[in-house]
Amino acid sequence: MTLLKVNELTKNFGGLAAVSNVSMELEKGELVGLIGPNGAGKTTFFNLLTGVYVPTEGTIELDMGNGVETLNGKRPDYINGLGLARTFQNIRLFSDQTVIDNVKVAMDREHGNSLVSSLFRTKAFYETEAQMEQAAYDLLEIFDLGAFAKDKAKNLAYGQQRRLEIVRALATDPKILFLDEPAAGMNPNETAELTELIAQIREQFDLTVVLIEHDMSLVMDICERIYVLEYGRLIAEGTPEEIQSNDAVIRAYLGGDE
Ligand SMILES: Nc1ncnc2c1ncn2[C@@H]1O[C@H](COP(=O)(O)OP(=O)(O)OP(=O)(O)O)[C@@H](O)[C@H]1O
Repeated sequence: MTLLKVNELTKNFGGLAAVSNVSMELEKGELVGLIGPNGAGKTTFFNLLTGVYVPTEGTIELDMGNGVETLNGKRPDYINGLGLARTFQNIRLFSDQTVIDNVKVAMDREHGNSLVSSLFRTKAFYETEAQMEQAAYDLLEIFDLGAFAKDKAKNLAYGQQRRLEIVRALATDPKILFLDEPAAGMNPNETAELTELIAQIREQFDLTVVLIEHDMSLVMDICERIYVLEYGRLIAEGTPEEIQSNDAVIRAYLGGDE
């Protein structure tokens, strides 16, 4: 089942085409990688899909089984309410709040969209504060953060903060999760653990995942399909094996600054 259909998407910033004519189809349950040299347009593409930017041209169509909805021009919180969640390249936590409060705030935002949620989704609502607290704690435990629930977010180690970002995205109960460089700044051990965790949560939460990542071992390890951008254009799409032997991709990386 195709959840998301992106048709010839373009985003211009003045004279610069940050994303140019890019199409993508996302099947339910897939784990897809989005790679490309610095400045290729990967984050801009995420920003278009999640409502941060309005496309200059092209369409984004979502079908969660209730018919097709066009996401162009919709607000980020509305799109989040439809089941699309993301993390950011730069960590965006409430650093002076506790770890568990960071998660509960994300759940609350979901409550703010309860009308949308009840119309489009089957969601377990948290009737009481205690239930919400327990659900937040359970999520933290999956990411080995339960023991730090009452600590301030800023006191977590860097790799833990990145994991907390993913917990916050999951707290909004997404169907599609967009991860923007989840392993950035992690050491090889942390990256290996995260790789396993991403595969695990995909199964556990029945997710479809798209990830931007510069760590090629992570991408090649877990992604079933990979899209490659260069200068805003899609230069290749295929399995990890196909991408590794694709001439245009090899040229882009050898000629680039990676
Ligand atoms: N808001 C903006 N205004 C103007 N130009 C922008 C804006 N956002 C991105 N760009 C430009 O668009 C191009 C694509 O940037 P983008 O951040 O999407 O690339 P990226 O592939 O995510 O790069 P990286 O791997 O370095 O994060 C770059 O040339 C960037 O400078």
